[in-house]
Formats: sequence, structure tokens, C-alpha cells
Amino acid sequence: MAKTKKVAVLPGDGIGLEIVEEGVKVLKQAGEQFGYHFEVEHALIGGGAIDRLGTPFPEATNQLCRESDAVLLGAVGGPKWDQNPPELRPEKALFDLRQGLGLYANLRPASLFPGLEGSSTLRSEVLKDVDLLVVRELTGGIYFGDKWTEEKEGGATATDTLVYHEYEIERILRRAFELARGRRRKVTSVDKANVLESSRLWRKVAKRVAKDYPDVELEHMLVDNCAMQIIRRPKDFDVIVTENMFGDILSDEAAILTGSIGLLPSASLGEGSRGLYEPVHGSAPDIAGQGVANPAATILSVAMMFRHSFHDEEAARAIEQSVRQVLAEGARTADLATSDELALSTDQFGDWVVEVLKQHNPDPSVPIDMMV
Ligand SMILES: NC(=O)c1ccc[n+]([C@@H]2O[C@H](COP(=O)([O-])OP(=O)(O)OC[C@H]3O[C@@H](n4cnc5c(N)ncnc54)[C@H](O)[C@@H]3O)[C@@H](O)[C@H]2O)c1
Ligand SMILES: CC(C)[C@H](C(=O)O)[C@@H](O)C(=O)O
Ligand SMILES: [Mg+2]
Repeated sequence: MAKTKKVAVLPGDGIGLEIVEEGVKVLKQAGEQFGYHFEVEHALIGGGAIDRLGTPFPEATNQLCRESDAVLLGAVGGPKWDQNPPELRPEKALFDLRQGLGLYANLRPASLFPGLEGSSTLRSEVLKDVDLLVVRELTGGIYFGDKWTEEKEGGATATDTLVYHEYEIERILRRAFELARGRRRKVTSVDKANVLESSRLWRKVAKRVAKDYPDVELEHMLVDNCAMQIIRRPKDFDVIVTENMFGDILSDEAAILTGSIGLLPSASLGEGSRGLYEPVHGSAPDIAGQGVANPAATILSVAMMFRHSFHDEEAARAIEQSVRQVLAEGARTADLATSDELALSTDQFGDWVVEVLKQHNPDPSVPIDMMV
């Protein structure tokens, strides 16, 4: 009996429209192979939704996401909407979606795929065995605090407030410790406790929560140092857990370890099985519409959907191994191609992954507990 799942697909803006198509191709292929009946429904979000419906997050899109087992998102935003007021900015849709579904835990894995050692600007000895997971708090902190601007004589004053409640810190830390148990059992809690009150609370809660996980090593690191150590000795990191804005920045930085931001997937989770899956990157207006964007991050986000929303480790691994194999065989989109290689288009890369996935044979040699 096929398992029926409803998946909301929100391509968004810019390259979102191109990469999501490849993600859906892989979703459907994996569904066929692993016994799913998917109800895939597309909806507007971001700039396109502003243009067509006057709001970045239409109620119909919200409803669809709430009725779905999982959401696949491309990216939102672009210069066309950059001067809009806050309520009419494409990015506002992300906050409504994440907060509305209670998706406070954002998992952003970054590991080095075989064959890509030379794609990073870093030395390959530094990169060997890199496999880290940024666990970013996603529904609190400075993104969601009160903000206002006061126009005054002599110049305006703009204020953003950064608030964290103890329960918000505790639940993301617990999630990080749980994830570390399926990996190398090390958590680096990143904060700015030498300056920020919210970070001092973060550190206190981290120490308390750690007592329930004596089998997991906890280290604390200040965010500025972490930004440096991630590049200097990346393989020493296993799980990095941090607040919303630090996690946003550190995960883009981690992309450099892998060779391209086009390789970094993400899963945003709450307490239930419903999740939001999207690449870490944005709508890339500089390359949008050319069919050259790397769809790997979106395809790998689909793998995370099978793992975290459908609890199907085998299908998740099959997709990840297919991406791994095409990269090992030399598949390169423009972001990864060196000058002497002919770059693949977005859909050629997606088609290649689908072809390899069709040939999939379970590989018992890859330990399940090393997968995120
Ligand atoms: N989740 C999201 O929807 C999301 C995430 C980040 C940024 N954004 C939005 O996207 C817009 C552009 O932001 P930005 O330029 O700062 O960041 P970006 O991630 O869109 O692009 C940064 C750089 O990486 C490249 N890049 C990104 N994805 C790529 C891919 N898949 N393949 C190849 N190259 C890729 C781009 O060409 C660009 O040079 C902004 O409006 C921003 O708010 C949205
Ligand atoms: C577009 C922006 C609001 C968003 C964020 O900061 O959360 C993005 O950078 C991300 O990483 O998903
Ligand atoms: Mg970001």
C-alpha cells in the first residue's frame, strides 16, 4: 500500500523557481521507488505573491502548509521588493511560515562531498572529514523582537530588540544534544556571553541541559572565535547550536567548507513531524533565470524531508547517495566547475541525480546513525 503524503511546494522567487523543479523531480522519483503516493500542490510565496496577491504570505498558502505533511520551499526575495515596507517584504513570509508552524529548530548540515576537496578556497588537509551540523534557533531572538524607528531632529534612531525566553533556549539545546547522540557526541554552544544578557542566559541553560546528557561533550564558544575556528579547524566541530542570527551567519560561512552555498540543505522542525525543507541559500538574483543554479541543496533538502517528516531513512540515504555519486562522477554546475570543465545546467544536474537514483541499491556499509 502506497503511503499518501501531502507536500506543499513553494518555489518563491529568483532561482527558487528553477531549483524547486529539480527537487520535485527527485521527490517524485523517490516516491515511486519507495512506495509513496504524493499529493503535490504548488502555492505562491514571497515577491511573486506580493505582485499577484498583494501579500508575501497569502492565507491560501498558509492553509496549504498547515494541511500538508511537509513543505518544500525554494527562496524568496529580490531587488524588486527591497525598498518595500517591512510588512510587504518577501522575507516576512519566511518569518510567518516558520513561526506559524512552530518550526524552532533549523538543522543545517555541512559536509564535504568526495571529489569536491579542490572546490573550496581552503586547503584540502583542513577540509578532510568535515561533517558538521549547525542547529539554529529559528523562531526567537532579534528577528522576532520589537523593532521601530524614531525620526528625530538631528537624525533617526532605529531599534531592534533581542529577547530569549528560557524555554526557547532549553528546547533548542535539547534538540542539539539529541542530534549529537546520533553523531559524534559533541555540542558546541555558540554565544556572545561576554557582551549579551541573552547569551549569558543561553550559557546558563546550556550548562543545566548538559547534565541530562553526560555522554555528550559540551563546549562553549564565543561567536567571533567560532567564525574563525570553523575555517581554521572545521573537522573539530560536530553539532553547533546557536541563536537565530548567529546561526544564519555561521551556516553561510560553513558553505565555504563544502565548496558552494548551492550544496547546503536545511530542515526546520517543531514538535511534530511536519517540517519545512529549503536550501540555505537565497534567491540569487545575480544568476536567476539563466538555468545555471546548483539544485543540490534543494535535492538534499528533499532527502531531509524523507528523514524527518516521513521517518524514511532508506529513501533519505538513497537521495543523498545519488547526489554524492553524481558529484563523485564529476557533475558540476557553474558554481563548482573549474574553467576546464563544462558546467551542467540546473536541470541537467537534476536529471543526472534522478538517473542515478533509479539504479539505487541499498548500501549497508553506511551507518545510519551518522546521517543527519
Ligand atoms: N530562505 C530564503 O528564502 C532566503 C535565504 C537567503 C537569502 N534570501 C534572499 O535572497 C535574496 C538574495 O540574497 P543574497 O544575494 O544575499 O544571497 P543568495 O544566497 O541568494 O546569493 C549569494 C551568492 O551565492 C550564489 N548562490 C546562491 N545560491 C546558489 C545556487 N543554488 N547555485 C549557485 N550559486 C548560488 C548567488 O549567485 C550569489 O552570488 C535577498 O532578497 C535575500 O533576502 C532568501
Ligand atoms: C532571507 C532571510 C530573512 C533568511 C534568514 O535570515 O533567516 C535567510 O538568510 C535564511 O538563512 O533563511
Ligand atoms: Mg541566511
